Amino acid sequence: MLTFRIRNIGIMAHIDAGKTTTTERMLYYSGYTRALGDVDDGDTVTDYMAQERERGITIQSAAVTFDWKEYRINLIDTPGHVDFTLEVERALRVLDGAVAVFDASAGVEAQTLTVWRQADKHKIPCVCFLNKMDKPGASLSYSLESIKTKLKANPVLLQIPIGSGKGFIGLVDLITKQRMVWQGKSWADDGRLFESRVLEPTDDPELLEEVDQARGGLIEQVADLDDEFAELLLGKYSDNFDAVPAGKFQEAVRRVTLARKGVPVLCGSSLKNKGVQPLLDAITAYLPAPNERNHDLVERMSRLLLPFADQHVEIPSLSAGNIALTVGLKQTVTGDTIVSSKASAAAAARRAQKGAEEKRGSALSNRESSSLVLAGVEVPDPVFFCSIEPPTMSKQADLEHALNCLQREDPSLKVRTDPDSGQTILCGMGELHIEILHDRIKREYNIETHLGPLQVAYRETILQSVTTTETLDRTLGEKRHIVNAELTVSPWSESATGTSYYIAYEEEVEAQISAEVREAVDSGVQSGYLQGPLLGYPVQGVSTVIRSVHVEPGTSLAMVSACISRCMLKALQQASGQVLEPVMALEVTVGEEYLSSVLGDLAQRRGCVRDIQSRHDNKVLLATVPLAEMMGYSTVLRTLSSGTATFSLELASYEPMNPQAQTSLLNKMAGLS
Ligand SMILES: Nc1nc2c(ncn2[C@@H]2O[C@H](COP(=O)(O)OP(=O)(O)OP(=O)(O)O)[C@@H](O)[C@H]2O)c(=O)[nH]1
Repeated sequence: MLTFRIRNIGIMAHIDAGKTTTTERMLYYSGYTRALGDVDDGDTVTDYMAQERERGITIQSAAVTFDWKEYRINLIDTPGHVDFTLEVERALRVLDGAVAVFDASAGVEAQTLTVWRQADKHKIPCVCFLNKMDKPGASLSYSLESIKTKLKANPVLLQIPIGSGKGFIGLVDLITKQRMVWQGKSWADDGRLFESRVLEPTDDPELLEEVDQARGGLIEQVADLDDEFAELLLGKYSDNFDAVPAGKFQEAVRRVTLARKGVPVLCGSSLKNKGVQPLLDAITAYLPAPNERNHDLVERMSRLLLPFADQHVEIPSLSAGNIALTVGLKQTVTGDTIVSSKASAAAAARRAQKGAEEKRGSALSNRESSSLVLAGVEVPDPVFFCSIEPPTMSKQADLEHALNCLQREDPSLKVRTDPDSGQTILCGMGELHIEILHDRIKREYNIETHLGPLQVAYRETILQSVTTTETLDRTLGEKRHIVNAELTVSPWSESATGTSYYIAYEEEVEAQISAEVREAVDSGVQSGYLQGPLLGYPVQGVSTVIRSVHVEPGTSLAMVSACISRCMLKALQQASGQVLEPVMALEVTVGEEYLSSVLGDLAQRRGCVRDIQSRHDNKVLLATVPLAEMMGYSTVLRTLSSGTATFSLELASYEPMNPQAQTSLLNKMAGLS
């Protein structure tokens, strides 16, 4: 397969926008599947993990490969649930382009914003698909507006729908003026065959007028964004813009898309089998081939497999720009980049560095240049944790093995041992994340585990400056270790630096101590930050100034660290501790009739309503709520709204708890209430 005929494409969306349904239709029309999968029946190809089938959601990014016309499309389905943003990030970094699927009756929803930002970060050209055009509330203009205002993107509308709501039957392509109509007369009609012909003067005059206007607008918009197209119009076609050849028009839209000056917008209804084939055409026409993006690393592996959801086909070789799987890697974890040799990696880094320096006009630092080749995956901090226990101690080793394997696959899962109880602790992104891990340990590793209660990952900070001293004088065997230290801890505004804490030395101390002692002091301060004085949660928003350090000859560096961390603990204990709690941004979409009960419930959860917007018949409630109050929210919301409301939750910030809530938390933790 020639590289320029390959498309490595991600498909991303808000939960329930219809990503899986759209992917299934693509597979069907390309001839890879012989029956239409249905998410509601739990038999789709991409949602292959058992839990996904049961819960009707997408967790792991499944890759599927299929051919469309003369193109090979490698498609990665990314999950929409907010607990799994790491999966999305992992998928996005190997992609050359993406399709964002929207529910045309809802426009841009919260989770799409997060994924869109990630795509932006990786500079991935996108195409938007306004799905669910068959819904009565579907609105093209509303969706376009929300792409502009919420995503801050420039929508380039390439089609207009024929009919609306239940009467939606097809599309007119504004570039070619092709009129495509899917009859969809019966349930058995799979949409494979549809009528496609150029618009004629005898067609509905209203439609003709609408197409003329929209096409004129599109020509002007593209000319504004692409100089080459503007020159073409002003030269050869200045008398009649409308006569510009479709091929030239398409090339211009492609340049605009690749330069990310605009996003092509298409519409359809995957469920009703309308508009998916033109979407596939748009993927091949407007999104980049691998050689047009910057991933030109060559791979050689012992066993290569072509993914087709949960089935894999072994292949002998792979050319650059394709996506495949390899098995048996022992050291590699998610987020690593594998290259054929160190030399090629170095050459790629040099090329990337040179390019970046030319662009910037100055040299890059070592740190900047080492991060150039492939952007790493950003792992968000886990907000929930709980203990996990095997059924019997004899299974502990098996459980550790299972957790090791799961962690390599999913860096957003963190596992640690509680220093006091010796228990194994799972830290994850959300209730559902932890529940699914629990399930996978049972199904894939055959271990029935017991989970402790789910707990919120709090943080701690201080409200006052305190200076303390500490002396460590200990004899171990023949050796006497003596350290004296003085330091000051103070509240620190982290927003200025982007780091959560700060260490400084007084000038005299800096001049006096050796590099090794300094390292030992730093590590003592850092270990002091790991466990706050109130509840033992990590400390943030604190600066430490080292005022003096005296180390007697013969004292080991470990003793220096120990003395400093004891001094830190003492200082933090005296500095008026404050618990910080994770506060989430919540978006609830709910029918007006249920709004008051949802609001009433939120008030009891210490929620703070920021805005209530109208979206067709629904209200969209934007609020911030402490994570601790959100346990089991999905069940409660379902009950309050008779199953009609949807919500999304994203970490907004860590905020100080009010004194009353903090006291009751401290009492609860101490077992007093
Ligand atoms: N009316 C209408 N419903 C649709 C359309 N496409 C999908 N749906 C329905 O919307 C729901 C969600 O579809 P999915 O394809 O599972 O959505 P998804 O975005 O993959 O969801 P996650 O996997 O959970 O992220 C299902 O009940 C579909 O039947 C459409 O074009 N029109």
